Amino acid sequence: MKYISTRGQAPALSFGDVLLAGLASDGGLYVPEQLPKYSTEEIASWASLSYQELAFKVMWPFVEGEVPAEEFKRMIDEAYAGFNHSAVAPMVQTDNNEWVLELFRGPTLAFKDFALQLLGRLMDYVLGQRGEKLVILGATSGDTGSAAIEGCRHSEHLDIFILHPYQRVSEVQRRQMTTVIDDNVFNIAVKGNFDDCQGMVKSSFADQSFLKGAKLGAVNSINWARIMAQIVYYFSSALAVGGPHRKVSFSVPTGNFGDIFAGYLAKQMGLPIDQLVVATNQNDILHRTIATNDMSRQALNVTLSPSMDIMVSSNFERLLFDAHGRDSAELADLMARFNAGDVTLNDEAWKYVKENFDSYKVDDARTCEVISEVFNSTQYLLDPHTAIGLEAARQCWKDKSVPMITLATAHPVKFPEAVEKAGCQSPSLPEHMKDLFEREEAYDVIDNDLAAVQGFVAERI
Ligand SMILES: Cc1ncc(COP(=O)(O)O)c(C=O)c1O
Ligand SMILES: N[C@@H](CCOP(=O)(O)O)C(=O)O
Repeated sequence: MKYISTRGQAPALSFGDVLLAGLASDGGLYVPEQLPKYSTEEIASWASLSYQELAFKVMWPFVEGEVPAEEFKRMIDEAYAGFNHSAVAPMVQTDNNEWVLELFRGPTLAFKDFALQLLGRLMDYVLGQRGEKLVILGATSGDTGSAAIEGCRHSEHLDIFILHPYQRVSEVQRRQMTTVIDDNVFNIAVKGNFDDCQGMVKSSFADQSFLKGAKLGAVNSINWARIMAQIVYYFSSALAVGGPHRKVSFSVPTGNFGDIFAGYLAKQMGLPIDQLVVATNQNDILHRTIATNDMSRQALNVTLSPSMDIMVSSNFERLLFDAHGRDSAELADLMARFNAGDVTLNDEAWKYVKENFDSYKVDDARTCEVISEVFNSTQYLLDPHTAIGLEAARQCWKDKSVPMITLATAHPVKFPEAVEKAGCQSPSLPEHMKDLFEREEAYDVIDNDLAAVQGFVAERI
């Protein structure tokens, strides 16, 4: 499989090169040249597979040629062995035909573990084969950071630097990152917001001279391998509720547009999906774009769902590439216009986006009400991101005979503030995190300044 950049000026790469490259050298994002397509019969034949077997089926065409099949199977088995449910991504029914897909059963209690447990192993393998090292620079609004650290910390081939927005992640999220004291792990609290952190990561890819010859890698969903691993659970959950002989809809708490983009790809690969609902918090640029073709960037709000406090949604570029007929010149021009302040899509592109996605925005007050209502009626405790997803699902659901699956992207224990504001009791930390609040922390607070962050990195590699 070859991968091409959305902006058309970077070379087409193999899986291994894309895995290590992260962002394309022209500032674009890598996408597969062609997607594998499956018939209904073929997808139906996967119904009895374990999550790990299904993961191999779905991901193998993307990886083939780079990693031997047996090695890839081993990585998948190891990646999901640390999840605390044998189904890996179990489902819970919250109402008639309404389901929650629990994606928080991994070691850091958020959906990021699905991709990052695998990504760390894939990178380690490819780097080992090539005898290379990589400096990882990642940005997090709370969950990617700990999942990436957990996935990469044991690698001899990686140093990992994670930027989080100072005082804008929950305490549990911060401690999950900053209590990992390893020689190759560095946490930086940037006095800015997530968009600032993500901007610094992208700028660092554009000009890597500060690394003095070392190579930069990505753990954010700009890295294709992240998206690839997130496609699998769309298939597993659809199969669990009668797909592919029956259509299924999904509602996805959305920020950087990586998770829902994986759902869109599952649909392109043949999974019969009726609706894909983009659920946002007050930082609603994606909802405004889909509903009213307004892509204007507004000031970033601090919300009770901090992981979705994002205004610049990186993966939207991958969708816009398709919406413009995969014309990279047109896409590159569009991205330049966006950066210059033009904030609307042409009619055809907007139509494509609207045909593929529904959307809904939920504010903090309603988020708390949903947590409380669902808990009172089912005794099931949602995290604030999932509550936004469930509310959007209920508001946008067109055909109640089609099962609606909301992606539960994080465990509520990570967000006690929202849970308590909803009048519920925050659950206790799981066994492996019991002493989280007693552990020693290590992180540096740095100004919102690219040169300062790059200087910090350069001194430590
Ligand atoms: C808990 C949680 N929910 C939802 C999201 C949004 O996912 P995405 O950025 O892939 O849209 C994130 C962060 O990415 C998250 O950490
Ligand atoms: N919500 C994320 C932000 C980064 O998104 P990613 O999926 O591109 O890594 C987080 O919690 O860090």
